[in-house]
Amino acid sequence: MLPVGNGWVDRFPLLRFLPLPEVIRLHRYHREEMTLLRSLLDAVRKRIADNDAVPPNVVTRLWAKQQEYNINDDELTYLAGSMFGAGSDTTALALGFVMMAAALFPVEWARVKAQVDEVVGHSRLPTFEDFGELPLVSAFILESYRWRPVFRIVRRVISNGYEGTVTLPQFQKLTGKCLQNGYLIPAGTTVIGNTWSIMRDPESFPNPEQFSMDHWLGPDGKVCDELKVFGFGYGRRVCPGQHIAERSLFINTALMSWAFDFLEDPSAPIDSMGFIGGGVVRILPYKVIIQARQDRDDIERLLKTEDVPYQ
Ligand code: HEM
Repeated sequence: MLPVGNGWVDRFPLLRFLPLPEVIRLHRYHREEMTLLRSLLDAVRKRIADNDAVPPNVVTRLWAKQQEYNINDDELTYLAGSMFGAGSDTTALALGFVMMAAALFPVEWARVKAQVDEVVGHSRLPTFEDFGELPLVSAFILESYRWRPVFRIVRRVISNGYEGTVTLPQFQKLTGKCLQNGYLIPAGTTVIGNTWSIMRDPESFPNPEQFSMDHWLGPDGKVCDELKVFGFGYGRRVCPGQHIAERSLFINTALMSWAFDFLEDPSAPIDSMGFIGGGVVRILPYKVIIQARQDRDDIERLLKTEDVPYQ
């Protein structure tokens, strides 16, 4: 554990509970990020001081609640910044897989386009209001998450609540803890939640290697909410940005299906397994041909004139 008085730890009191090497790693990793975040926060402060209209957002809310939450300026900066850090790569990556799937599974993409054309038509853009009427957009996104999950979950067990050697029933009696499927996971163990495998469980997703929106659709054609999406994690550290991500994915996919076709270039076949792992997967560059489905001038005119949040 760290001695009290370390400058960095003073600014982030919670770091006292982490082992020293971990703190040093975090410190190095986040030093540049923090400098950038602080300058961004200063820019927002300046705009507020200059009486610029700053719409309510996560930073203004955190400022309003800073005393109540008992967080210092650096913690506030980090909290606000982590939303951007955790939210941008992941959402961009998920959209990257949606586009890839659109090119590789044109029959499924055609179903999405047909529904968007029927519900939205060509004289306006899709909006959030269309959500309930466009289950195929949601199903396509969910199937893309399932087909190529963007995250794997890694956990390290810090303590199992008992230091000695005990049998499983003794442990349960001593700690009253309910163990995962009867497994006692020793302290220090790294556990990897295999989202890839969970999303290919044939009991939940028959024919799991096939990309099919029907994995998510009930008999009434609506998205079936019995099935869980594990792409956002589980347990106490589950993604707090899930609802923003879902909305963002929805509106972007609806717009893309309204506006574009994505075609695989026969001279540059897509390698759909072309990614490398980490916590968040990195997708390798791939090529798609994007063809406009609407008149370009109409798209520009609608984007300029419609009262939509994506201008
Ligand atoms: C498609 C988009 C996204 C995916 C697939 C995704 C996935 C995940 C996953 C799997 C975790 C859990 C990691 C773990 O258990 O260790 C996570 C954590 C997190 N996500 Fe997301 N996320 C997405 C978008 C977003 C957005 C838009 C935001 C913020 C606006 C966000 C903020 C966060 C934060 C702050 C954490 C850390 C939570 C914690 O450690 O307690 N994410 N995300």
